[in-house]
Amino acid sequence: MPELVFFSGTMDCGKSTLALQIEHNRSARGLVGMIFTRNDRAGAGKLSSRLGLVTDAVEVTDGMDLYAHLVDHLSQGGRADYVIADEAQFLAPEQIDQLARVVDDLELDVYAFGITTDFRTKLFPGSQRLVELADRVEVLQVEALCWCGARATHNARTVGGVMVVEGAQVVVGDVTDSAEEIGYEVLCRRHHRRRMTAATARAAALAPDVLPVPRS
Ligand SMILES: Nc1ncnc2c1ncn2[C@@H]1O[C@H](COP(=O)(O)OP(=O)(O)O)[C@@H](O)[C@H]1O
Ligand SMILES: Cc1cn([C@H]2C[C@H](O)[C@@H](COP(=O)(O)O)O2)c(=O)[nH]c1=O
Repeated sequence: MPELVFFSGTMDCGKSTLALQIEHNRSARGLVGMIFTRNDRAGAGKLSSRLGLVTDAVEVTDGMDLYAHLVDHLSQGGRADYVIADEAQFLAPEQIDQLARVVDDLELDVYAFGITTDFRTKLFPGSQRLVELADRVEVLQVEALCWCGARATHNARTVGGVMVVEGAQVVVGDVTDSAEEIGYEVLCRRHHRRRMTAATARAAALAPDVLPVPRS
């Protein structure tokens, strides 16, 4: 039975890498995938992983009907044996419904990849719909780690190096972005709640009141 599978995790846990591996393994056996993405850091129409791999993809836009796109493609003689949707958190709920219809009516497997929650710990609408509709939700096995060593479960946004909890839900960026601009850091829940990033923790450890008292 074809399935709608949602592979979810924090930023930087290997979702796009897994998407590219699934694509590689299937295309090595002669299968052809339809690859959707939206707002990949590598630019429009690209699906990229931090390991350096990248492939072409169809850039999803506002109002695009993903089911109709596949039906058009197939009716024009194109081939699609399965579907990959990366950065699925950026898809509209209706587009997730269209992906579910692709599974049920076109009988194709759909593999969706995305972060579940935003920097405020709130569900992205697309991810919420995936949790509601997916046949399976898979949490990635490679753990992204908080600076304290615990499993990272949440995404923090920093502006000028300071963690923020207000702002636009969508701002494309990376965990390696510099302290001057908008960046992201993955944290465990405890440190997300305490707004404690790696930089804040370092600064606290160096604060004078925790330094050894000098002997005079
Ligand atoms: N230099 C590196 N060497 C080995 N693994 C790396 C390196 N850089 C990144 N990675 C791996 O790639 C993962 C990020 O992969 P990516 O697919 O871009 O993540 P996601 O799509 O979930 O944001 C990291 O968690 C790490 O496991
Ligand atoms: C937490 C959070 C993230 N984003 C953006 C930042 C990145 O461009 C993507 C996630 O990509 P990744 O491959 O999973 O690292 O999402 C955002 O727009 N809003 C957020 O709250």
